[in-house]
Formats: sequence, structure tokens, C-alpha cells
Amino acid sequence: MRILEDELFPSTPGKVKIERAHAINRQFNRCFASTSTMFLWALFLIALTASYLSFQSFVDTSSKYFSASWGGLHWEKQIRASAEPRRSQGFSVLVTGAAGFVGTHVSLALRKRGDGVVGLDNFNSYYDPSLKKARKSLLASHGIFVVEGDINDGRLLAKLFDVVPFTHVMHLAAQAGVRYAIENPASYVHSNIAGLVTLLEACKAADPQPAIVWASSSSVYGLNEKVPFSESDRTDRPASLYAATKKAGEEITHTYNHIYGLSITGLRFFTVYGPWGRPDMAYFSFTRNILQGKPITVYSGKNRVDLARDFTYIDDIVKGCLGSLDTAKKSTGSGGKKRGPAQYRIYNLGNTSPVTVPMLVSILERHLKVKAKRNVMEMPGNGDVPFTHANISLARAELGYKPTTNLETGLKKFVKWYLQYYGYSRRGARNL
Ligand SMILES: O=C(O)[C@H]1O[C@H](OP(=O)(O)OP(=O)(O)OC[C@H]2O[C@@H](n3ccc(=O)[nH]c3=O)[C@H](O)[C@@H]2O)[C@H](O)[C@@H](O)[C@@H]1O
Repeated sequence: MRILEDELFPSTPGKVKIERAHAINRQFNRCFASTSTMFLWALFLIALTASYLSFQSFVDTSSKYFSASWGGLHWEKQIRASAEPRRSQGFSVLVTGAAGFVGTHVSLALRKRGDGVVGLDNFNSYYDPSLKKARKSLLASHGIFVVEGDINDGRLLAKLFDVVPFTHVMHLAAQAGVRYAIENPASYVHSNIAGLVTLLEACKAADPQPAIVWASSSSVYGLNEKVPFSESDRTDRPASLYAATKKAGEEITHTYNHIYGLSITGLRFFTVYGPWGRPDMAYFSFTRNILQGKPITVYSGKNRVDLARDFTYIDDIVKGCLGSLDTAKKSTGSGGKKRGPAQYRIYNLGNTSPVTVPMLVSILERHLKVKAKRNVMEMPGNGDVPFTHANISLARAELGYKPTTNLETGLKKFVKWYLQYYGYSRRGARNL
């Protein structure tokens, strides 16, 4: 009571001072209490924000981890098992573009003779990815593991070389197709130049460095008119961006050979065809259209001259690839430094027997037993060249390369595969 009275009616001036002091004190306490409350709130908010941010980064990291199609102990085990040779002195080969046409055939051939094979493919949608998945299943049934990834992914490549000391790289991953470069030029730079450099960087850094065999193209001869095309002919007049990126690849690989001692073999493939082929190529799309009763467009050159290609059957190409791997010398670098001169080679792999496009159509008509609806039109100026013809004497002498399948026989095998794969022989045409 007394305290209450004193508070309400102070009796002396001194007491007022004291009371004022108390009041200030109380105010200060209240103020301090509210400041510390604010401070605590601030701390709480900071802590909340920090934990939210770290949770977010955890979510990001873990989602990256979980969505990554490569990595982990099980994955490494699969890679090692697939890379293990099953013959003495067998190779361990990294095949890029393994779910592609040539990549699938080369991988199977290597596996069949007892080499270890690991595939790498980005399964892009340049053409029907379900065909690539079917090739992957075929490879898996032969014990070949295909990593889903891009040659532009340097971390993935470093990891692969970390897990397996590959003796060879068969580099077949590329943006293919001559005329598609008009539509999507960037994809050629991405795969055939940037991707190639990323791959070469990984090979340079690998210990041991692998020997590299890779796919160049007959298109590098461009506007060359001297026939048959020899490796020593001019290749500085490409007719398409595709050809230009392949030519650039030859120069880039030379640089890595020169500076880092990588053993390099470039193969100029001449219009490869056969079972499990590429749907974007003429023989494949002609077959599809002929069976579906749709017209095909047959290009002709100036003055209605027929176009011609040195069509080369896939089994012959595979033999050339294996011959190149077998004769490739070891790379000479280590720790990213060259220790001595390394092998650098370029070979034509063709059939050395050009056939005109109208003749190709006639052979298909015979095997399919269906007449094609031909529309003949002048070749548009979109990268095509009028003819190709390989001189293969260098490959014959140094790789033992000797093509044995002519277009008639090769297309017969292709048509047989096509009818079976797309279900024509069993229940009529699939709707494609
Ligand atoms: O050997 C090569 O270097 C190249 O061979 C083929 O390129 P290309 O010879 O143009 O093969 P296709 O696209 O199958 O064309 C073959 C022939 O058929 C002609 N053609 C193509 C498509 C079409 O609708 N009509 C047509 O008459 C082309 O002009 C060409 O003369 C591949 O597609 C390239 O990836 C490869 O690098």
C-alpha cells in the first residue's frame, strides 16, 4: 500500500528525483526488454533464413545427385565389369556414340572377340531415340554397358578414366548428316568441335593415355574433283558445315597429337549403310517411304547428271575400325605432357565402287518387291556433293582393309533386318 501511495503522491522533491530515476529505469528496462526481444526475433529470422537456404542447397544437391544418370558404387562396378577384357592382351575400349549405328556394330565386334567395351551415348533425338534404346538393349544382352551421358561432360569423362584405365577410345559420337547442318548448325559445333575437344582433354589427362581412333568423313573432300579421293588430296574446300566440322576435327586431333603425344587415327567413312542403320540416311528413308507407298525425292546433279556415292557396308567399316585399333601405337604422353612423337594417321574407308542414287533405288525396289514413286529434282545447294569415290590403297596396305560386300548384297541384308525390326514379316507394317 505504502509503495503505491508513494508512487502516486511523492512527499518530497528528492523523492521525486528518485522516483523519476526509477521511472527512467523502468522505461529503460522496458525499452531494453523490447530491444532484446527484437534482437531475438532478428536472430530467429536469420537462423530461419539460413536453415531455409541450406535446406534449399541440400535439396538442389540431392536432387542433382538423385537425377544424375551416372555415379555411385553400383555404377562403377558395372563399368568395370563391362570394361574387363576376356582374352589375354585384350583391349579396354571406351566407345563414344555406342548406341549409334556404327558404334553399336563396332562395340559388338569388339565384345565378340573378347575385348572389354564401355559405351557412352547421349541418346539425343536427332532421329528416333527408340532405335537407339533398342541398340542399347542389344548391347546389354552381350554384356556391354552404355553410360547415358554427353562427350561435353568433362566431369563424367574424368570419372570414366578414373574408374577404368582405357587402352583405346573409339570415338564415334557426332552430329551426323550433311543437310541437317542448314537447320541446326549449332549442334555440329557442339558435338563435333566442342565435344571432341572435351574428349581429347580427358584423354590427354588420363593416365595411361589411350590411343584414339575416331570417325572423320568422306565429306571432307568437299569440292575435290580428282577421283578416286586419296588421303593426300585437297580437303580445304568443304561443301557443308558438317564437312567443315569434320575437317576441323582432323586439325584439332593433329594438335593434340603434336602437343600431348596422343596416338590418333582418323577414319574417313564413305556413306555407311546396313542393318540397325540411321533413319535420316537416303537408303533408310527411301525404304520406309517405298513400303508406305509415299513418294521419294531423288536428287540429280547439274544437267540431270545422276548423283553417286561410294556406299560402304557396315561390316566392312567395322573391319576397318578394328584394324585401326589393332595397329594403333600407344600414346606417348603422361601427366598431360608429351614424352615423344606419337602416331598420327588418316585413312579412307570406302567401298571403292560408286553407285548412282537411281541405281540404289532400283536395288531397293527389287528387294522390297515394291515400285517406288520417284520425284526427281535438282540437288538443292544445301551441302551435298555430286559424287564420292574412295581410294583405299593406304587402308589396304596398312590396316589390311578389304571391303567384300557390294551394294546389292548389303541392301539385301538391310532390307531383311528392316522388315523384321519393323514387324513387316510378321504382321504387316508398323505405323511409322
Ligand atoms: O560419307 C559421308 O561422309 C557421309 O555419308 C552420309 O551422307 P550422304 O552421302 O549425303 O548420305 P545420304 O544422306 O544417305 O545421301 C545419299 C545420296 O542420296 C541423295 N539423296 C538423299 C536424300 C534424299 O531425299 N534424296 C536423295 O537423292 C543424296 O543427295 C546423296 O547423293 C552420312 O549421312 C554422313 O553422316 C556421312 O558423313
